[in-house]
Amino acid sequence: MSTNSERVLPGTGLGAAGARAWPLRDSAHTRALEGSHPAGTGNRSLMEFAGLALARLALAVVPHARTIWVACGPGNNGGDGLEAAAHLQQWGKQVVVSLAHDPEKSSTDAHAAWLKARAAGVSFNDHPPEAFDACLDALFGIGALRPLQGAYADWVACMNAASTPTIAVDLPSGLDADTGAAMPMHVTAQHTLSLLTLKPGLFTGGGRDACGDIWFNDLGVQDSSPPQALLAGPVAITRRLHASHKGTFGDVCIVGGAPGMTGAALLAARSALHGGAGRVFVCPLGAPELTLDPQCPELMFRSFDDLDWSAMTLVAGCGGGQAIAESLPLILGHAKQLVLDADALNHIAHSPVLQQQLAQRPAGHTVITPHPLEAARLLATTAAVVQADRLGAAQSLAERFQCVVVLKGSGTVIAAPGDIPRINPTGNAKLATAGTGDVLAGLVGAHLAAGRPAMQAACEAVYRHGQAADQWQGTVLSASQLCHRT
Ligand SMILES: NC(=O)C1=CN([C@@H]2O[C@H](COP(=O)(O)OP(=O)(O)OC[C@H]3O[C@@H](n4cnc5c(N)ncnc54)[C@H](O)[C@@H]3O)[C@@H](O)[C@H]2O)[C@@H](O)CC1
Ligand SMILES: Nc1ncnc2c1ncn2[C@@H]1O[C@H](COP(=O)(O)OP(=O)(O)O)[C@@H](O)[C@H]1O
Ligand SMILES: [K+]
Repeated sequence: MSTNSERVLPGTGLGAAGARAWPLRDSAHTRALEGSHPAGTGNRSLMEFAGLALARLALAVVPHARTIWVACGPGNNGGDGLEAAAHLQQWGKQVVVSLAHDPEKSSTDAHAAWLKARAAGVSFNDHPPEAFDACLDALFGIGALRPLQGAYADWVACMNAASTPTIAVDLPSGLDADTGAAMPMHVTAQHTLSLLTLKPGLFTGGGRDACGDIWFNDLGVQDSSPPQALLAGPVAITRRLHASHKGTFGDVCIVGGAPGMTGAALLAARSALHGGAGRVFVCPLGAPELTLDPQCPELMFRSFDDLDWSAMTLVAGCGGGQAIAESLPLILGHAKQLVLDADALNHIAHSPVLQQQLAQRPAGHTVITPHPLEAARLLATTAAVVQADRLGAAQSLAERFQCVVVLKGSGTVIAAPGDIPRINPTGNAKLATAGTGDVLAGLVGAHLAAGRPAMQAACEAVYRHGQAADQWQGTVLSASQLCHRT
């Protein structure tokens, strides 16, 4: 087996992000994989490998911990914790295990792990130790079924209140492995070791906050089957050929900026320019008198009716207000390549005719960039429902509207009809400020204009946008500065 666990993503969201396109597999697939490798590799069970990997990670990340509390649940997640407990005790740690179930009723592997922990001299206690230097959360993994109550809830509260680090076994207890939805009572860990497979829920929704640093150990099981999702990998640097000109990198036209919202259109336009577009035009719907952006004089201002945008990449909706509504039938019908954001999406959500037009656009030329509430309006549901299954919501939108979907938020999901959805690993809450979505829309436009296929354009733009936030110096980020850093 690969004895070393690999760090996939730092919990802070700052610094280097996932260096490759990791395959992500849901709990149904993980269970099937477990079933096909019941004995692990060699003579050891998967649980034995898992326990060893956990104990080694604990030693690596909390080397000076003396007392380690291992909170074990009734299933195999608890069994992994017991295996780890036995190793850590044998390596000289003082290990205290808490159980709230009858170990005689455990699975064969978990029962064997309990016997090993007892033989190793681990202490058992119904309550957490008074003081501990680290904790293993081995309560629930992919089998968590219902909200945590009683002793389990008390133990989670104790872990979360402690100033010492928690290492979550497989996933933080109370987090949904497939969706990243967190139960009201869930563990907030400093490290999470995902076992056998990397689960998508670790990377989106509540996952990033619950997991801390994300580590992976495949327990020696190779899996080449198609994943349910992929972590988006870094953007390859593309060399600009000497023999190129501004036409090579495409024209972007921003249509938006209703009265009082002109800034949104300017942010998208500046972002498209700094994102590499050859030429950028702005059609400010609410400010026809605007002819210059003094801070970005490269931008060209036109009236939407006078501009021949048929061969351009259109970015529509940024600050569009009501004004964008009347242009949408034309835009949906004739734009060669199109990014739809904000109010363009809100109008489409209210119009079955526009929805049909969107779904009938030629394949591979359209990207929509909803935040969860805009996605909810398009799906005629609530933002809470979208957030409860971000991968599912993004895929539904992609299938329904036959376009690439960028569902924004922590762990942005990028989906396309018939394709494996991607989860973006870059970005952090510094982006939670007005205008950063406009910057993203402009950047997607620049990548489309450069000739990238829509899915690639969306993935690259989202990655770069988040990476700029991860590399941001200082605590406060502003959208106008972000335009220059992507
Ligand atoms: N068996 C194996 O070969 C392997 C197992 N692994 C571990 O096993 C885990 C999955 O094991 P299980 O399928 O046993 O699932 P879990 O250990 O996550 O939990 C399932 C058990 O908890 C109970 N339960 C669920 N929610 C509860 C709640 N709110 N309150 C009280 N009890 C509750 C269920 O009735 C069931 O008994 C993985 O997450 C992973 O940690 C992995 O290490 C890979 C290998
Ligand atoms: N907590 C967060 N973590 C990661 N990314 C975030 C977070 N909050 C916002 N973002 C990103 O910032 C951008 C905000 O877009 P949006 O909500 O449309 O804002 P606006 O309309 O004000 O520009 C999106 O790219 C989103 O993914
Ligand atoms: K756990």
